[in-house]
Amino acid sequence: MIPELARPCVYMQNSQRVEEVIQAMQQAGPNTLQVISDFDMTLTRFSYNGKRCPTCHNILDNSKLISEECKEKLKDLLNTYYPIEIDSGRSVEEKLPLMVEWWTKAHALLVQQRIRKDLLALVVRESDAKLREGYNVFFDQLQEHSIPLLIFSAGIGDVLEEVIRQAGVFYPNVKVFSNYMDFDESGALRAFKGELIHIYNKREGALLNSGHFQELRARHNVLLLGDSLGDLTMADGVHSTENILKIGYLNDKVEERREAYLKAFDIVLEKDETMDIANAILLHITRGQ
Ligand SMILES: Nc1ccn([C@@H]2O[C@H](COP(=O)(O)O)[C@@H](O)[C@H]2O)c(=O)n1
Repeated sequence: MIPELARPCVYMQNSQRVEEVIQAMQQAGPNTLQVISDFDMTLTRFSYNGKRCPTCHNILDNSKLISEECKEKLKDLLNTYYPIEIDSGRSVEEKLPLMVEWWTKAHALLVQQRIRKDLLALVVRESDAKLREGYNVFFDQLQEHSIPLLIFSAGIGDVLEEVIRQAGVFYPNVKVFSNYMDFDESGALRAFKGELIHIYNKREGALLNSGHFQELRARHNVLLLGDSLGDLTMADGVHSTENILKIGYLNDKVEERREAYLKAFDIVLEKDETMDIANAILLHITRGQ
């Protein structure tokens, strides 16, 4: 039906269900659709020319805004906790307190550095962060058809916004739920605002932001994109979902995690650095409108 779904990077446990959901979404039309996407390693690339690309946190960690001593500490945290994040041998219950520990320690270190708001644009520009190939088609299609895009990220909202602003795709139909920085009157980071969002509490984050989903209550069809099993709960605030299609990017520890991803996501994309599959599905849904 959609030729891109036959690509070797695409895995589906139940391709017939995928076809049926896409068909139902096409029949209902773009006015009934909303898109909910994770950011780091979902809208952004996991690697480029064989080198890992940074997350929102890493953009700051690797920047000139951070002292050498603090960089070492942040690197130690990454080396300790990232392997836990992607460890398929541990349960979510076991990982959750450790993820809270990671985010909390990292944010405390970033606050100690008194990062300046007016330098964020510069460090994003100087970073190796890259949106996935075809990102412009993705954002443009959604904008053209007035389909709301919620970017739901456990990264850093101020950095994320700067990435999409610099890419020229921070359109009015894009809304962001994330961890935002709180700056003092001199423009130096003094804290993070509100409840912490980490990879395993997106359900709570969604329920806290019920106003957003209330505004979109006529949009019962959801296209969800993520790279972590924690991303599956991003749509938990949506009002009476009719059809949901979950696309999961499996970037790392592919063999170990394939089975769990296939059970959880309708479409699993292995080592795919593009937005081609989401773009093809969106084109199909919006075609003829
Ligand atoms: N100190 C930290 C904490 C988390 N990360 C990574 O950020 C990712 C979360 O962002 P999403 O947009 O994917 O929700 C998460 O996968 C962590 O690996 C980090 O780099 N540094």
